[in-house]
Amino acid sequence: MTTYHPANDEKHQLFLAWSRAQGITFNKITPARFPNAGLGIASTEPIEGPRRAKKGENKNRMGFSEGETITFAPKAALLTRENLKLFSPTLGNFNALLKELSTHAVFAAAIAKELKNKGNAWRPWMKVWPSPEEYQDGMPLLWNKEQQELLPPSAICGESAILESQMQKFEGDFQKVRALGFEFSRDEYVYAWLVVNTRSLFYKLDTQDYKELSKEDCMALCPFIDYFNHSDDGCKVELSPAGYTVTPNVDSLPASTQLFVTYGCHSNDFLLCEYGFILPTQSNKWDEVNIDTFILHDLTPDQKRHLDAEGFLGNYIFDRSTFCFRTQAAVRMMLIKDPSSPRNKVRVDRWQRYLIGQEDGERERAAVEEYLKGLLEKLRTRGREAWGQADDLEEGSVKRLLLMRWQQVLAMVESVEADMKDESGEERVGRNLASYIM
Ligand SMILES: C[S@@+](CCC(N)C(=O)[O-])C[C@H]1O[C@@H](n2cnc3c(N)ncnc32)[C@H](O)[C@@H]1O
Repeated sequence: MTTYHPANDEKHQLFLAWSRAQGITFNKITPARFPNAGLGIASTEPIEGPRRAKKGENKNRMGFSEGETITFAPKAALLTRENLKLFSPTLGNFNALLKELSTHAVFAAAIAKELKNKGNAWRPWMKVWPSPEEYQDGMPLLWNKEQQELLPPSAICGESAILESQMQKFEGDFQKVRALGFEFSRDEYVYAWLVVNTRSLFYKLDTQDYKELSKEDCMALCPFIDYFNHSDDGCKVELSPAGYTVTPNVDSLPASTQLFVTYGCHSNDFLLCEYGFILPTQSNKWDEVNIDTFILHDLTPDQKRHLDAEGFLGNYIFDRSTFCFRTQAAVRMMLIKDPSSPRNKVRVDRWQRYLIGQEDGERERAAVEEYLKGLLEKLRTRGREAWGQADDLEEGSVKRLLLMRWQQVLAMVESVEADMKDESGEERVGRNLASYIM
């Protein structure tokens, strides 16, 4: 059982009534407030999930009944590319806007405009969205430079870092929207842009228009279903030609628990930058630490070319127990000082055989481990420094999020390091890095 308080204040009551009027159905659940997780959805009664179907019952190909429908939201209630005209009738030339801007940018423009329109038909929905102040506390995009610089490297180091890419995307959208004559202030537009960022679902119809769109442009905002918080293993959300349906992903959901959906397989750094929260490490099976910034820095252009040619350039990570295979590939390439030199052909061939599993890589193992231990040490030093600086910040959620995230990263450094030791507790010995590189 989870402690929660039903969110039954006026704006939520009005929104529930509005939802019913739009044909949105919700059964045995209520919007509720949870300690440390804000607003979400709680079950008020047990809910039956999929089970082996009895004779005569509707069943799927596996012979299972679907389970109870927790929520259904019809297409007409969604903010989609098709419904844009209904949502914001005076936005402008819809075809041109949808052609020139990303879906994210157009939805944000429509929302920024309609937030000022007291007669908007979707107003009861907009009223239950978080306030700008709530975004300020949680979303790193809105933090000041000093606070942003205390985020882990995967959020801020390099062009592909999560926050860096998000900032570029926002700036690009904002500039384009302004160039098209919209006179939103940065504050107005960033709020609407974050609403889209944190509340959209993947949405793709089986139409030619959608076939031509990039995956990033296939999105919709869905009233009521956007009340569900994220977990790495949540209820099932399915899109049909009629709309979105949420059903249980397990045999049964007990009463008085928080129900979740899954926003994707995301690390905590990603969740923090894109959604403004993190999960406890043990509750996020997708948590990992990206170490591109360290590894890319240590590779020569020639080594990078070799890695790129094999599809192994970038996206190096470790999780609670180990480094990924891509990291192994990169560090093993690092050991070949001049891979294009004919005298290193044998070593490059051996490296390629390692990539396809024809070499066990034992010969280089100790040198690789030495490098990786050095890398963990660098991350630990950065983590302790950032932790100390975050601890000096004013009390509040920025400080809480930064301390919590660094604590998790430092614990992952410890745990992966422990796994690199022999069962006896001794570190493995072998040829060291310096003697290996040639
Ligand atoms: C689609 S809304 C989910 C419902 C909701 N909390 C709301 O604001 O209406 C997404 C936002 O909810 C919050 N959130 C989602 N999952 C969470 C979780 N497991 N723990 C804490 N906050 C969460 C984050 O602020 C995120 O940006």
